[in-house]
Formats: sequence, C-alpha cells, structure tokens
Amino acid sequence: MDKSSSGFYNEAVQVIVRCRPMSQKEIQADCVGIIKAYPNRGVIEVQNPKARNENEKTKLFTFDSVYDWNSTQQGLYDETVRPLVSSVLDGYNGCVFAYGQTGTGKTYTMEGTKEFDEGQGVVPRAFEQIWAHINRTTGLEFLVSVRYLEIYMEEIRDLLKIKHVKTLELREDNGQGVYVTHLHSQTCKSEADMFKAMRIGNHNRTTGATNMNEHSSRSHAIFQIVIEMAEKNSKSVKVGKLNLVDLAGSERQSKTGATGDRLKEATKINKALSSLGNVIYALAENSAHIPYRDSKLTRLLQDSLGGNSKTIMIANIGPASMNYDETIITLRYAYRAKSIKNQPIKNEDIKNTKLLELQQEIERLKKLIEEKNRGIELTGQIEYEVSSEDEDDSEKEEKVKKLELGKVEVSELAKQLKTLENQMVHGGNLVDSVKENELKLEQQRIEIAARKRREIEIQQKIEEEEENCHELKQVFASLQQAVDFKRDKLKRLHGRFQSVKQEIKDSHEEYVRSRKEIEDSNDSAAM
Ligand SMILES: Nc1ncnc2c1ncn2[C@@H]1O[C@H](COP(=O)(O)OP(=O)(O)OP(=O)(O)O)[C@@H](O)[C@H]1O
Repeated sequence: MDKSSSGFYNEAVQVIVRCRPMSQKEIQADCVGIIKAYPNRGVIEVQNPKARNENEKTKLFTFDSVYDWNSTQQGLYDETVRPLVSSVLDGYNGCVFAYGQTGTGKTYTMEGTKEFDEGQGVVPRAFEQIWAHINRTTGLEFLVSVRYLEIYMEEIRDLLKIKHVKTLELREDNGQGVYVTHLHSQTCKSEADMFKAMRIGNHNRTTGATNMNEHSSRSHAIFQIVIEMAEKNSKSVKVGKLNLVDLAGSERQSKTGATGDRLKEATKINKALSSLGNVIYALAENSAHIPYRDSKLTRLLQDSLGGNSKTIMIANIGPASMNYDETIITLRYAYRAKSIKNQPIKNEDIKNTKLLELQQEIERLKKLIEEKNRGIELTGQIEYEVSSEDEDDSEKEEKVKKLELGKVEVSELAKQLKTLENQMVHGGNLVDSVKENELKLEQQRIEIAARKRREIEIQQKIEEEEENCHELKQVFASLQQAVDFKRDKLKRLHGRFQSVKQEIKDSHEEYVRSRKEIEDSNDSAAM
C-alpha cells in the first residue's frame, strides 16, 4: 500500500489466475494442453500452438497468485478471498469478480458445485466466514442485508423480486457511490437466510446452453452483502459491503455459431465486457477519462475498479490449445488490471445507516411502552383509590375502556418493537471455548495466506534481482570472456525485445480482429 497525492492509501487490484482441468469434450477431441502454472512464483506460461518462430513459442505472465487444475476451492478461498472478507467485516468495501471466456470456470469458482462440501465456491464460503465472525463477536449488534441483481441485455433485473413494478435505475451519490434504485434488500438473520436468498436469485438468473458450455450464464450477476455493525446505543456505525460478481463469459461468434436471441445476448455480453476491458485499460494507463458510463456493468463496478474498494479479480482460463487466443486475451486484461490502484477507506462513523435508524426507533418504542405502562398503572391506581359509590356506572365504564385501550396500544407497540428487534443480530452467541478455537483457526488461516503471498512476492523479487546481480557477480579472467558474456546478454535482451515486439503486434492484430467481430455481430444482431 502507498499513499496517493489525495492522501488516501492506494491499494492495487489483486489479480489471480485459475486454470481449469481439461473438459471431457477437450479430452475426446485430443486437445493439447498449453498451460504451465508455477504457483510458487505466481507465473503462468502459455505455449503458442501456432508459433512460427522461437519468439512466438511461449509467453510468460506474472500475477499475485496462480492456481492450476489441482487447486482446491478451499485453498483458493483461504489464500486470497478470506483476507478480503476479513477487511469487509472491519468496515471496508470489497469486491471479488470472476472474468474469462465462456466455460472456463467463473461460476464454478464463484458458486461452486455444491453448497456444503469441498465443491463450495467463493460465495458460500464467504457466507460461512461472515456468520462465523458474527457468531463469535460479542458486544456488537449487526444488521445484515443482501441484494442480488443481474444485467441482462443491458437491463438491470432484481433477482430477489422478479415481478418488480418500479423501474430499476442507476444513480450516483457521494456517500453511497453508484447504486440501483428500488432494488429489493433482504434482511438476513443467519447463514441459512443468505443461502435462501442466493438460491432464489440463482433460480431467477438467466442461463442457457451454448456450444461452449451447457449451463452458460447469459447475464452478469452481482450479489451484494451489506453488514452494518455497532455497539448498543452507539451513535456511529461501521459498514462493510461485499460485491460478489459472476460475469457472463466472452465468446466468439465464429466459435459459438450463435444465431437469433443467443446472438443478441452474445452481442450485449461482449459489448459490456469490451467496455470493462476499456475501463481496465484506461485505468492502467492512468488516462484522464475513464469510460465508466459506457455500460451498466462498468458503472456498477466503478467503485471496485479505481475507487473505494479492495478488489480481487479472478481470471479464469482453460488449458486447451484450441482456446489459445481467448486465453491470451484474458491474461492480457488480467495483467493490465494489476496496475489499477484503488483507494479503500474504512466506512466507520457512518451516520445515515439502517442500523442506527433501527436502534433509535427501538429506543423510542421502548420509552413509549414504558410511559404508556406507567400511565396504565397510574390510572388503575387512581381508579382504585378514588372509586366511590357516588361515581356513576358510565364514568366507571369509560375508565375501564381507557385502561383496556391503553393495554391494546402497549401490546401493539410491543409487537412493533419485536419486529424491529428481530431484524438485528446480536453477535457472540457461541460458547466461549468454541469462540476461542474458531478465532485461533481464523487467525492461523490469515497468517498462512499472508505468508504464502509474501513468499510469492519474495520469489518474484529474487528472480528480478538475480537477473540484475548476475552481471555484477561476474569476474572475468580475460577481455574475451567479458566480451562473450556481454554478447550472451545482448542476445538474451534481443530475444526479449523481439518477444515484446511480437506481443505488441499480436495485441494490435487481436484488437483489429475483436473490433471487426463486434461490428459483424452488431450488424447480424440488427438484421
Ligand atoms: N477448477 C475446476 N475444476 C473442475 N471443474 C471445473 C473447474 N472449473 C470449471 N469446471 C467445470 O467446467 C465447466 C464450465 O464451468 P463454468 O460453468 O463455471 O464456466 P463459466 O466460466 O461460468 O461459463 P459461462 O461464462 O458460460 O457461464 C463446468 O462443468 C465446471 O464444473
């Protein structure tokens, strides 16, 4: 982390790459594997199956961490996402988004295959971490809510309330950033409530079969968790927000052979992803204008890319030679995203929160009930003391009625109070010994993750330094030896220069090709 000119701390977007195993289809088609991953160095090596010369043979990319087909869901979560969710629970905004070609494992990484075993992806594991934290935190009150939306054909849909009557629109606000109006916010009181919301939303999400993936996500989906936390009767609240994003995959019309509605969907998906690419590019280049407004997706991710958030981008790729071009495009975007700097600020001492409103309303109702009860007691007592023979029946009846009415009012207020209190969660309902063990385990996991990150960083630095030091360490016995050494170095540098030149040429060709493809699919979709 370094300090920016505005005085806030800069934190780079963390970029990790995950390569899935060969699919059955790819194995049957005798596809060749072209990926080598070096998890200890954070390096991905891609072999070019169409290489025409030595310079084109392999490409190396370095990331914060890389995961191959042997990686586990738990390993990936513990090492990368767990520390981010810890920050969210400390009042930061966080975002995890999966990016990549269709069928490369974005949904597998985000949701996983099953809810309750090793197959669990990032989303259910984040639920588990959040609720484990709440359940062992004493002295705090929490208000937890979730929202779930998808962007389908450039329209925002509420996945928790599909029959929405009001139009959902994007708005911007200084405190809240970019948000969607009228989006349903579901209060959750447990992990089970969150799972329920996720299941409802997933059921409502638009998916369909394509040539590349039988259950392809046809929309970009954002699951947002908002955690408000405060001490009882406190005047300020901390707010953590977590965006979990599963993007639709990019796909080539030429490969998918999409027509009709599938083609229209693909055109919109590719357009939004290309806007995302442009935003990443502009941010990486430090451009004066960042084109967030080009799509709803980029507007919604505005805070996550270049704003107030800690962000992890998971770039998913496949291992097969036939996807070489798409793999390279994904890796290039991911590589650029590494230089995006965010300015995460802890959301503490926040005044206009639902939790604060709720706490104040609860206090008001409690006082009101107390006053009413005192009134009832007093009326009852006076009636008992002054009640006399000469008081007529209608007066007595009137008083009894008043008393009864007061009691009904109090019971109504008590009901209201219970409903409000029920929305909040009081932390720390675990037995102390369990709490302690869990806390230890959590700290250990975070320490291991930090150690692993440090190891990769050190390894990357060592490799850089080795290159520089090699020359300094050399003691030459003769002038000829020195000349030979320099010639070798020149050869190496020339090779590297050629491969950078090739990379620029490839990028340009790729740019021209994808522009043409977008234009072609726009034309076909318009027909
Ligand atoms: N790391 C992995 N290990 C095992 N299987 C995987 C892995 N990643 C993906 N798969 C499998 O590959 C297939 C495609 O994955 P998935 O649906 O997650 O892709 P996607 O990127 O979300 O695709 P789309 O963009 O079309 O929605 C699925 O059958 C999934 O189970």
